[in-house]
Formats: sequence, structure tokens, C-alpha cells
Amino acid sequence: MAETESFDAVVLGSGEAGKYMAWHLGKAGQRVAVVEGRYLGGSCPNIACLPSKNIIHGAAVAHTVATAAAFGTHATGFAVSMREVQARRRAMVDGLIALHRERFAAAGNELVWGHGRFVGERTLEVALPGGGVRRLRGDRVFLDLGAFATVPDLPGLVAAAPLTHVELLEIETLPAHLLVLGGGYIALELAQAMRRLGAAVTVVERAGRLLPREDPDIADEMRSMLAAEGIACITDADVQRVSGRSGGSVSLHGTAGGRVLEVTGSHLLVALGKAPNTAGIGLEEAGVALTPAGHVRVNERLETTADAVWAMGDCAGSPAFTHMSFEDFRIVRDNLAGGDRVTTGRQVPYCLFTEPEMARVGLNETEARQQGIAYRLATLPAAAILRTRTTGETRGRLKALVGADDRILGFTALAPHAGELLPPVQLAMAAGLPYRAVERLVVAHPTYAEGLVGLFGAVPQPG
Ligand SMILES: Cc1cc2nc3c(=O)[nH]c(=O)nc-3n(C[C@H](O)[C@H](O)[C@H](O)COP(=O)(O)OP(=O)(O)OC[C@H]3O[C@@H](n4cnc5c(N)ncnc54)[C@H](O)[C@@H]3O)c2cc1C
Ligand SMILES: NC(=O)c1ccc[n+]([C@@H]2O[C@H](COP(=O)([O-])OP(=O)(O)OC[C@H]3O[C@@H](n4cnc5c(N)ncnc54)[C@H](O)[C@@H]3O)[C@@H](O)[C@H]2O)c1
Repeated sequence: MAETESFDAVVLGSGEAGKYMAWHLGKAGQRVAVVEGRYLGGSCPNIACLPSKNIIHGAAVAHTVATAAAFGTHATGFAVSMREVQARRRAMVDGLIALHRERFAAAGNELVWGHGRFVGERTLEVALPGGGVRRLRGDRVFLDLGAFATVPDLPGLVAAAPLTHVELLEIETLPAHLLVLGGGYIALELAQAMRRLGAAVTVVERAGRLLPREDPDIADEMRSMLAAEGIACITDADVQRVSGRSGGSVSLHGTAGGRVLEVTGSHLLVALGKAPNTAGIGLEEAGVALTPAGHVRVNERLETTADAVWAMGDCAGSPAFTHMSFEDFRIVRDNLAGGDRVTTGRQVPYCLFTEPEMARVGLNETEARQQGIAYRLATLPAAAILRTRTTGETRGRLKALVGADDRILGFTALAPHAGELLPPVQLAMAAGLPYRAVERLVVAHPTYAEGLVGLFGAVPQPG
């Protein structure tokens, strides 16, 4: 049996929360072991946010060239080289990994490569890639295990060897016709990117609309934007069976809107949500309980059921965004320093990186109605933001919900650079400012943020 090595802290998983914790504690002089099985720095720089945005940007360039004639530039004979698109992504990822290595070294962390598994209280065994095992014990243990793309038990689906985001983001040959199962975040970002790079794309979503968590008007507008680029969207779909094989010919069979659904493509992407990486790693040996959905059970301070063990990010069931994992780290860090911070009631902003983007913070209309919260609604068409007239991208809208006390309850933007509009609204919400504080800002012209002045100027007066 391997000898037990003792550390002040062991961090399992080098994702967003884990790496920041390791860097923070390491810089404070603590002896920290970071155990990572596959992706240095976690999903975001390797297989998720950043590589997807890299490919999305490559696709946006292709789209700009393809539509250049509308701007007076006539580009002839251009071609997309998927190999070169991928080379650019790989170079970025390699650079990010190098950056992470430097930061772990600078923090004095001991990086232990291998799959970690608990064998006792705050004690892990790590199967080293070259064989052998190390046994590590931390006075404190931080779990940042992340999640993986689920492939449900649908007849024929596993046999069809579908792509997940991991494989699609590495694909060297553009699919002739990509079928996308799911109509959420991963589905829409990658559907639009692949379409712009030249693939035919069909999106198949189970709910009655794309982005089922968003308001119907936003989801419908998103759908018509995607349709305008030639993406076929099928909603209300009940896929009962999959036949064939992704990479050759693959078909989905079932019903959609009560009619027979039969759609065939060359490749299949599954984008049906993610499940936490918590199975089979002995968490029960460490006294760490799970929820019925398989997340690590945590309280609002991200403490697990085991003493001196915390869980953060996707594995703890936090909203599955990199910035929320980062915020989990900040909460635990501050509490370790004597603070009393909790996850309850915090803002959860997010941005879908389609073009135009869709961004939101706080309540939308659907949620406010479901929760019986009274609101006044302001809307502004993106075309009213004069900057959009200069680029010609005038599709979309801004929406804000304002409560009886004039505070902002929620903000949704489907508009160019929508994600950049969130922080001023978030700041007003966090400070409990009346919406007029945003309306009264002097905003540089012609920025997209000018739209906020117009939007909050359109809040109906009570009575
Ligand atoms: C295609 C795609 C695009 C996305 N785009 C965005 C975006 O634009 N913005 C956004 O905010 N979010 C985005 N997300 C979501 C975001 O990537 C995740 O919410 C975030 O990365 C989760 O971080 P984390 O800290 O929870 O864990 P992760 O970053 O997933 O880190 C977990 C790490 O733990 C390691 N690990 C797990 N188990 C073990 C073990 N037993 N032993 C050793 N190592 C282990 C894993 O290898 C991994 O490196 C995207 C996701 C996908 C899939
Ligand atoms: N820009 C971003 O911030 C970003 C980008 C990508 C992913 N993410 C994160 O990663 C998570 C996972 O993304 P995702 O797109 O896999 O999940 P998701 O939850 O966003 O979307 C899954 C979609 O699949 C649909 N669905 C489920 N079962 C189905 C079935 N059998 N047939 C057809 N449709 C079905 C759901 O109704 C839903 O719309 C997201 O929730 C998000 O938090 C964030």
C-alpha cells in the first residue's frame, strides 16, 4: 500500500473553482496537492467555453466573408479549411494549458496527474498514468469534479456513436449534415457555428420551443434568426429511436408535434445536458453524500456532509457556468477567512454566444408569472439601438422587468454583444437601485449600452 502523504489541502479537479482555490492557498503558503485526471485547468479552457468560443469566432469570420457583398465587399473563391480552424483552436488551448502550468508552479502547488478516488476520510488514492498509486490526505479537501455530457438510454443512440461537444469541438472534417439532439446552450451555439462553417444543420428539441427556460418571444425570435441562416429547427420532438452511425449516415425516428419525425444526417451531436462526475470515486468512503441527481450534497456555504470537505462548481449542482464555479470559490475562500457568505440569493447571469447573443440576469416574464410576482415590462427592439443600424444587425430585443418599488427584477437581451450589457444592470440590481439610475446614465454614443437608456426610459408608469 502506498504511504500516505499529508497536505494542508487536497484539491480534486483542477477546474475553475479548484484551480483558484489551489492558487489562493498555495500563495498563502499552504502545501496543496491538485489532482487532475485529464484537463489541466478544467473544462472551460480545454473542451468547453473557450474552445467553443474560438470555433464560434472562426465561424463568425466565415459568415462575415460569406455575407460581405451586403457591405460592398465582394469576396470570391473563399473556402473554409476546417483543419486550419482547428489548428487555431488547438494553438489557443495549448497556450492556455501552458498558462495554467505556470500558475500552478507559481503558487507552489503539487500537481498530481491521475484519476482520484477516495479511500477514507479526506484521503484519496490517485492512479498515476504510468502505473502506481499515490495516497494523499488533506486537512481540507476541495471537490471540483465538473460534469460530463449525458447520452441517454434511447434505443440505438449509444450504438450510433454520437458526438458530444468534446468530439465536435475537435472535428477536422466539416459534417455534411449535422443533426443536433437538444435545443439548449450547447446545441444552439454549435449549431450556428457549424452552419456558418458550411454544414447543413437540423436541431431537434423535445420542448415546445428552443431554449425552453427563456420567454417564448425570445425563443421564437432566436428560432427565426437561426432559420434565416438555414438551420432547420424541429421542436416538440419525441425521438424514440436512433439508427445508423454518426460519421456515416444517422437517423432520428419518432414524432414531432404529433407527426412522424424521420430525419437523416451525416453526424449526430448530443447536447442534452450534463451530469456530475461523482460516480465510482468512493465519495461514500469519505462520508460525502450525494443528491438524488448525483450532485455532491452541499449546504449554502458549499460544505459537504463530511467535515472539512467542500464541493464547488458543476459537481455541487451550482448553475453550470464557469463564472458560477468561480463565485463558489470566492464564497468558500471568504468563509475560510472567517466570512459568512452563502450561495442563496446570488445573481446568476449568463450569455448564450450565438450571434446575436442572448443574455439574461434575474427573472424573465415566464418566471415572474409562475411565481406570482407583479412587474412592469419595458421592451426595446434592438433596431432602436442606433449602433445596430450601422452594422445592419438589427434583429432582437431588450426586455426588463421592474417591480412595484422601481427595482429591477430581471433583464433579458437578445441583441449584438448582449452579454456586455449585463454588468451595469447587475450592479443596479445588486445595489438595489431604482431602474432610473440606469436610465439617467450618460452613455457614450453610439454604443450598444445606449439601449439601456432607451429600455429603462420605456418602463410604464404605475397606475
Ligand atoms: C461546449 C460548452 C460550452 C460552454 N460555454 C460556456 C460559456 O461560454 N460560459 C460559461 O460560463 N459556461 C460555459 N459552459 C459551462 C462551463 O464549461 C462549466 O459550467 C464549467 O467549466 C464547470 O467548471 P467546474 O469548475 O465545475 O468543473 P470543470 O472545469 O469541469 O473541472 C472539473 C475537473 O475535474 C477533473 N476531474 C473530475 N473527476 C476527477 C477525478 N476523479 N480525478 C481527477 N480529476 C477529476 C476533470 O478532468 C476536470 O478537469 C460550457 C460548457 C460546454 C460543454
Ligand atoms: N454560453 C454558456 O454559458 C454555455 C454554453 C454551453 C453550455 N453551457 C452550460 O452547459 C450546460 C449543458 O448544456 P446543454 O446544452 O447540454 O444543456 P441544456 O440544459 O442547456 O439543454 C438541453 C436541452 O435538451 C433538451 N432535451 C432533453 N432531452 C431531450 C430529448 N430526449 N430530445 C430532444 N431534446 C431534449 C432540453 O429540453 C434542453 O432544451 C448548460 O446548462 C449550461 O449551463 C453554458
